[in-house]
Amino acid sequence: MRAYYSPSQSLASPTYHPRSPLSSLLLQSLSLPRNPNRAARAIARSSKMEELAMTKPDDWHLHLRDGDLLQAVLPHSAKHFGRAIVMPNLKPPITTTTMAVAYRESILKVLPPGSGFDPLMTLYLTDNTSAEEIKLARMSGVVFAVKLYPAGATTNSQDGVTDIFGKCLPVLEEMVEQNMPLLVHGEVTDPDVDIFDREKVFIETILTPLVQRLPRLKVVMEHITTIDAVRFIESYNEGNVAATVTPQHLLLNRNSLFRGGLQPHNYCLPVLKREIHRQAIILAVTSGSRRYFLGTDSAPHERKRKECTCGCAGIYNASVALSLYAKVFEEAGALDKLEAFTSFNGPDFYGLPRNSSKIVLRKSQWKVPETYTYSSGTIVPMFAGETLSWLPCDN
Ligand SMILES: NC(=O)N[C@@H](CC(=O)O)C(=O)O
Ligand SMILES: [Zn+2]
Ligand SMILES: [Zn+2]
Repeated sequence: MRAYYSPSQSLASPTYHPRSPLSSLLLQSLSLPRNPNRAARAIARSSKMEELAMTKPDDWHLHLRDGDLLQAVLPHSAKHFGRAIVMPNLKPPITTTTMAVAYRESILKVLPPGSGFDPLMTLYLTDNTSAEEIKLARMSGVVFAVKLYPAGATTNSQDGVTDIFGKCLPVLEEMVEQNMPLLVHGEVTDPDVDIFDREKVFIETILTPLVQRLPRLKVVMEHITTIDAVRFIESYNEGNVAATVTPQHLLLNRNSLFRGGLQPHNYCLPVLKREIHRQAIILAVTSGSRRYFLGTDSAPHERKRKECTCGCAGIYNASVALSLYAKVFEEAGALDKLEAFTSFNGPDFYGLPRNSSKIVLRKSQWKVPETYTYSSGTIVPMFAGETLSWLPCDN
C-alpha cells in the first residue's frame, strides 16, 4: 500500500484549529496581494452599499445536461450570465466536434426567447482523442476548450483519461499549436490516496509536470478547493495558468456534509475540505489577483439520484450563485473586487471581450426555493429554503 502522506505532513494534526497560530501562519505564507484596509472597508460598506451595478458575469464552468433537465436549468444560467463554458460529461460524452456542434444546437433551441446567452462548448478528452480532432475543433469555431477528466474521478468520467503522459501528449501538443485551453478536473483517482488529498496529489504528480512540459499550454484548474491549489496557481506568472472557484467551496467546509446527519445536497467533487482551505481560497479570490474567476460548477441531479444509497456528486447552484459570491465578497470586506472576479478575469484570461451589458445586485432579502420541479422530477438547489441578501436583477 502506498502512503502518500503521514499525518504530520498533512493538515490532519489533532490539535489543528482554524484560528490557531499554525493556520494564521499557513495563510500568511500565501503570496497574494494584501488588502490592509479590508476590515475598515467592510464596516464602511455594510452601512451604505444597497445596489451593485456590474458588468454581466460569465460562468466559466457549467453543467447544462440535456433533455428535460437542460430545459429546466438553462433559464437560470441564461438569466444571470452572458456566456458559459459548457461541460461535456454527458452520457455519452461529447468527444467529437460534430457532437459539440449538435449539443450547442440543442441548447440554443431551448434558450428563452430573446436571450443572448452564448454557450461555449468543450470536448471531452479520452485516451483516443486525435490531434486531427483538435484541428477540427479549432476550425469549427464552436469548440472553445478541451476538458480533462481523469478516468473515474467524478460524475460521468468513466471514459476519461487513464494515462495523460502515456496517451495524450500529441493531442496536448496540438492544443498548444491551436491555442486551445485545457480545463482540468484536478484529482487523482488512486483509491489508496485519501479523498481529501486527491487534489494535492494531482497537483504534485500530474499538473506540475504537465505545465513544466508544456509551458505554452493554457491550463485552467477547475473548481479549486485547497491551499495547495492556491499555492500552485500563484507559483506561475499570470497568463497561462488560472483557476475557477465555486460558491460551495467558498461558503462550505467539510462539516457541512455531516451537519445534523448526512447532507447529500452538499456532496460534490472535489469534496468539500477543511476550513483552512476554504479560508485560503477566499483570500485568493478577494485578493484582487486576476488568476481566479467565476465557475459555478452548477451540476444538477434529479433529487432521487442525490437522496439514495449511492448518491451522485454535484451541487445545483445556477440560480443562487451570484447572490452567494456577493455574500462571500461582502463578508470578506471585498465587494470592490467582486466584479473583476465575476466579469473581467475570465474573459481577460481567455482573450474574449468583456460583456457590454450590465446586471444589478440589489441588497434585498429573498428566499431560495426548496426545490425546482420539472417534467421528470425535482432539483434541490444549494441553500434551499434559506434567505439570501443580494438579489440579481436585470438592471
Ligand atoms: N462537481 C461535481 O460534483 N459533479 C459534476 C462533475 C464535476 O465537475 O466534477 C457533475 O457533472 O455532476
Ligand atoms: Zn469536476
Ligand atoms: Zn463540473
